Amino acid sequence: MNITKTPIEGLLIIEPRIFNDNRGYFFESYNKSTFNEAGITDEFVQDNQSKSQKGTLRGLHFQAPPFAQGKLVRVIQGKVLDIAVDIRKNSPTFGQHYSIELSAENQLQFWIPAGFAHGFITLEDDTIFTYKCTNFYNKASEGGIIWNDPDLNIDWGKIDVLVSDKDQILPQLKDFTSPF
Ligand SMILES: Cc1cn([C@H]2C[C@H](O)[C@@H](COP(=O)(O)OP(=O)(O)O[C@H]3O[C@H](C)C(=O)[C@H](O)[C@H]3O)O2)c(=O)[nH]c1=O
Repeated sequence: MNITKTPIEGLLIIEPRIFNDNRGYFFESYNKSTFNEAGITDEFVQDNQSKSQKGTLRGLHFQAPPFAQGKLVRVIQGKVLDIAVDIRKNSPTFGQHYSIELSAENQLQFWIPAGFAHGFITLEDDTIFTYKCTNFYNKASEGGIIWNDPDLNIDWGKIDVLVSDKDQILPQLKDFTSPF
């Protein structure tokens, strides 16, 4: 397993060790020991999975403390552009984002600790997105940032987006106080 840091402190890219043979491939998608050694020591308590058609944009979401979630995300079918926005008030990269392409082909995983708003846009039909969370779902603590917040200046690509009604009315970052 190869772990790479990003320009935003805390965000990590995980490249699993893949064993290919004439049957196909095998890799460990999570191993508490190797992830702990890499500095990802949080306990995971819930796994999520969603399937979306091309152009679906989910996010940008977070849960406020004490239900803040770290997320270990990956794509098992299709491809997404994944985005994490730093909303830690005292962070030197507050309001900045990191984007990464995750796909069933590149098998990359992306570690997003608590303190980030997270979202993705699917780049292929029938994309299956799966992720481990360090805290349970708590609807009352959900928050978010509107996907096209001009201050974030996120390049989601040149495809038509499908966004839920709930996500279309999320606030801009400047219009709320981050709980982190
Ligand atoms: C997140 C979640 C949702 N739900 C229920 C609530 C709704 O009735 C239904 C769909 O939820 P939602 O529209 O919030 O799903 P997404 O838009 O994919 O939300 C996720 O999108 C971005 C990318 C994230 O990072 C978060 O994990 C999460 O907010 O599933 C649950 O029962 N448990 C859960 O953990």
